[in-house]
Amino acid sequence: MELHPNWLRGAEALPDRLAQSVDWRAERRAMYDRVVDVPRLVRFYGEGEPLPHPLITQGLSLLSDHFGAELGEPFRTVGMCRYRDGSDSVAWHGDDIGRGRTEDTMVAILSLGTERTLLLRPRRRPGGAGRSASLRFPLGHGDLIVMGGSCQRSWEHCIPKSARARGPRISVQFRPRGVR
Ligand SMILES: O=C(O)CCC(=O)C(=O)O
Ligand SMILES: [Fe+2]
Repeated sequence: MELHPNWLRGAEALPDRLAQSVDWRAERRAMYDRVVDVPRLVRFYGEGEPLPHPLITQGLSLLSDHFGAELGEPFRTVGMCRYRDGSDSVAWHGDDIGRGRTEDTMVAILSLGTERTLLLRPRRRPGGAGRSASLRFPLGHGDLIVMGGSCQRSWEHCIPKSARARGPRISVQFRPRGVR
């Protein structure tokens, strides 16, 4: 895990720009016997799909240049989440749909707008010891967090609800092919 505070400098207008220009999608999912709203808006850009802002396109290529050697391949997809306020969140999970379940991989997340905290904790193995404390990473505007190696299959992460966060946050996730 690597944290790069202020990886993107300035670009104060970017979160608003993205909030307005992206065709955000509200998703719903089955939970027990009900269908509930996913508590955030999302948009996923597959490989080769035009990205919504030149800074995102630039970010994808800069990150590929910088981490490509370690990763062994470029970042190819861009996922975005919009947390409208502190009541939006993402539950504990690993990005382990696809190759991340079995292979080492890398996911880089650029945080824009209001600061929110990302929590990381080791996954519990069946019969394993009790929960260890989670690690807290407050992510402010322009901060980049990079989760590499076995992080997606041996750890899980979440963005908890926050009573303090009033403004919106957008996260931009850069991932290699086949990781979600
Ligand atoms: O918003 C974030 O920083 C995390 C998003 C996330 O974990 C995901 O989309 O897989
Ligand atoms: Fe994730």
